[in-house]
Amino acid sequence: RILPKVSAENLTQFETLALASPMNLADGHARQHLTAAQGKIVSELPDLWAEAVLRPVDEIEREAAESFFGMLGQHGHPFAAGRTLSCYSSSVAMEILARSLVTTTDAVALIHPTFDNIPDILRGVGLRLVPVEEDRAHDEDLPAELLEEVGCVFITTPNNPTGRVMSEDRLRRLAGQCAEHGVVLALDTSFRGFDPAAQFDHYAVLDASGCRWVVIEDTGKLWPTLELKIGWLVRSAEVDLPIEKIHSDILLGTSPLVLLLVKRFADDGADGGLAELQRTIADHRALVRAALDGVPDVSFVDEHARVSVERLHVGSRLGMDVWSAVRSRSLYVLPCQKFHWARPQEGERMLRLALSRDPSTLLASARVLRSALLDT
Ligand SMILES: N=C(N)NC[C@@H](O)CC(=O)C(=O)O
Repeated sequence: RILPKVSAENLTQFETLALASPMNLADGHARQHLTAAQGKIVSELPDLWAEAVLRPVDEIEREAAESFFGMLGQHGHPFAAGRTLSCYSSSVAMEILARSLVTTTDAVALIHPTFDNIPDILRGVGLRLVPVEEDRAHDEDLPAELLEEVGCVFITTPNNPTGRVMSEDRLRRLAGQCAEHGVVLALDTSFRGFDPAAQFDHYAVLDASGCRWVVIEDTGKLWPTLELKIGWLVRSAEVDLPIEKIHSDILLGTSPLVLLLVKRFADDGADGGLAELQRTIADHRALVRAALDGVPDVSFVDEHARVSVERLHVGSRLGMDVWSAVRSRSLYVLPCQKFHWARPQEGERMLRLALSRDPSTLLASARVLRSALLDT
């Protein structure tokens, strides 16, 4: 098939190209089939609607937060203190954080690589970015001169696309450094539900350090709820950022129906659904790896990843050549250059595959990918 030349400026525009395809392994959104328990919740939507009409929205919002954070092992959270705000998506939360940060600093130290809408949103409000290599962020203290130069350290954990999780001890040490320098520590934990290693009480560690902190949580990556989701914007008591004011500039509140849906899916998650999802993603990861077994000059970069995406190194091939070859057969994957937002060439021989898809799509997609890799 002869297709028009692609001019995607960011990863999300690559993902948009894939939306109409039956073999869309591009975006990290949940597109697998509903489980039986989730299907039952969906069949009760008219009752959820009636409940959402009847009950006070702040009550529903609190219950949704309790259920979602409880499912993640985040039993302490500052909803009652008014420091847990719900947003239409985690990217809306990100925009609010960015607008808040630029009132107090002109530079942010940001993990590299990571999903490009994070640097794009931060740069979009005029912030200067200093890349912090993922290995550096995980393995050693940040240099004091860096912490003197920026007003915020921003870490995605588990990281996207690598799946690397910041451990409790490492988070404690980093938060201690941020406290020492009066620097905001911001976390994007959107992929947290997939990895038990990311389900310790982050807020307790952050509070104990005394640092100023903000965390962005996302319900949208876990469940196939047709983009009905909540981004949570959580902050420390003395964060000294106009988050509440800017949140109110952007929205009055999120839908009580969506909050009820999140509460019900999270209750099912806590009742075995999250463990089931983790097993499903592990099965999907094994399925894709097995389907590409024996293909020369490829490797799976992140051996221990538990998140719902998988990075494939395509050896001496260029990722975009493979991307075009499979696209001509209606399969979409995600080229990795733009995750490397400071040095794109580092990602030019890697592709990211989405795993939150039903097994038949994954199998058909892996076969097309295998055949294209054998031809290139
Ligand atoms: N606001 C944006 N650009 N949303 C896309 C983002 O959710 C996709 C993503 O995070 C992933 O594919 O890993």
